Amino acid sequence: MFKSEKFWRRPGWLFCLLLPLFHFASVKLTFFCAVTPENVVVVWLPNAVLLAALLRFRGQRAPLLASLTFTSDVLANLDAFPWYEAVLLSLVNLMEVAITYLLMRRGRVSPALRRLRDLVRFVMAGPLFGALLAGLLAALVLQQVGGATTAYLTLARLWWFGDGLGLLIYTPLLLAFSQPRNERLRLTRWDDAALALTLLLSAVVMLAHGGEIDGVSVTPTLLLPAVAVIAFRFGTRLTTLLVALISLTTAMLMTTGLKPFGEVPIHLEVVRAQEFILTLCIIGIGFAVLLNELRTRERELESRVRTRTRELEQSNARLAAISATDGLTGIPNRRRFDETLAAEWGRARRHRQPLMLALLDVDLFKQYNDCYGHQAGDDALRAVAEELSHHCRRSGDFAARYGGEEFALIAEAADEDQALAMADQICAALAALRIPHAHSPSRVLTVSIGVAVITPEEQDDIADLLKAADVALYRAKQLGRNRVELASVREKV
Ligand SMILES: Nc1nc2c(ncn2[C@@H]2O[C@H](COP(=O)(O)OP(=O)(O)OP(=O)(O)O)[C@@H](O)[C@H]2O)c(=O)[nH]1
Repeated sequence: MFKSEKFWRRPGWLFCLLLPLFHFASVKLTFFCAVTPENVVVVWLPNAVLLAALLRFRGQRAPLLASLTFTSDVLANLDAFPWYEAVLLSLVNLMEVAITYLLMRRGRVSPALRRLRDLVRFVMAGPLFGALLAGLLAALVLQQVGGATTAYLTLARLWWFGDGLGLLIYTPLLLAFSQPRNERLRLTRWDDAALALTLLLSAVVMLAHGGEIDGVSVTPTLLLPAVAVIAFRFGTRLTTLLVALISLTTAMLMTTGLKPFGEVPIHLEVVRAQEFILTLCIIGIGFAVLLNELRTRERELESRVRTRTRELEQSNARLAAISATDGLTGIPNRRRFDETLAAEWGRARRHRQPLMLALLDVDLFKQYNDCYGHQAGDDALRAVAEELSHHCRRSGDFAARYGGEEFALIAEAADEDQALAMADQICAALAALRIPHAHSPSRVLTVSIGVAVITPEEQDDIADLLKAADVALYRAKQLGRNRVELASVREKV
């Protein structure tokens, strides 16, 4: 039932039915641990039940939840007080929770109580302020209406501490178990051993009734370091549960007439018990919340670092792409051409495959620029680059702007004939673009291409291939332009 998040979104009818029952049981349980003649208790649990419910549901149906717990408070108190006193004391309890809740809302305290800052604000609003106000009023009611004989300040302090501790112990406990878990614990066998040892120690303290065994002191104080270890390793849920159990057990030990805190008058004994429980809370709950916050921050930091690293990698990749691209034509630039040629050279040598390199130069481009303007010259270069890219559809094909009005093409070719055919195709395709060029013999923009093919061997040099293609290109220019010339690398260099 509690696993369903839907159930927990609003306080539904089932919750409204269970709340007063749970609250009633908590009053009875607390009275079971009552220790003073005026029914002042070491730890008052029930106010935390309403406060946790208000926080858990962000104040939804607050008047209904408050009325339900007020009624159960009055009914449960009737055994110990006359009805009018029970009503007044229940009103004091209600006021304490309402003030605490409103102060926490005003202070923007996150109801999850998972950060130390929220815990500190909660302590100031509830255990320190709300419970103090309730203590002062309740002591007045107990004396003036109930006729209590204990000194006013003593009564007020006992009530304050009892209520304050109740809020401090049980509110985080109820909230920790009524909300989705946010801690990821990595437990080892040593943790299990530490937990077993703590439980054993608690049993020994209980069996010894907080006194001594064979002269060895086994007071509840012994449990403090053990709780610190549990808080360190087991997170808020288990720690708040352990703190609550130890507090309850300590209070119950005192009702049996035993003296876990030594032979002292009853009021002093209650104060000692409260001091012990306060220390237990600070060490246990404070430590667990602090560590949970640190772990959460660490996780957030790690995830932020991961996101930043991803962004950095993406922008590095973008930068690398930009630095390898020619700004005018959008095809790879000279730097990328050099890298690709070196890589393809190595691959062709390893696999003993022929490698084709073609160098293209736009014919009479100076005249074109002079005639149509530099802007039109840029457009023509873009058109040449685009057409060239269309001819590089196979996986091994690669076209780049070599510089100025020169382009380069790297491709896998079975032999020189195939390379020549490919270059002829490109040459014809570029002429077919029919970009007007008044100073060209064919009246359209054309290119000359020098082609070189090589199956690289150990002694060959990449520069020889480039030189051969360049020589072939020069020859194409000499022989009238708008044509392809083939260089045989080893013969002609
Ligand atoms: N519009 C434009 N022109 C460029 C660019 N890069 C180089 N050029 C021009 O290209 C022309 C190249 O001229 P030349 O090297 O004399 O060669 P050509 O006129 O093409 O003659 P041949 O190569 O012998 O056919 C120069 O006028 C350069 O200014 C560019 O990015 N944009």
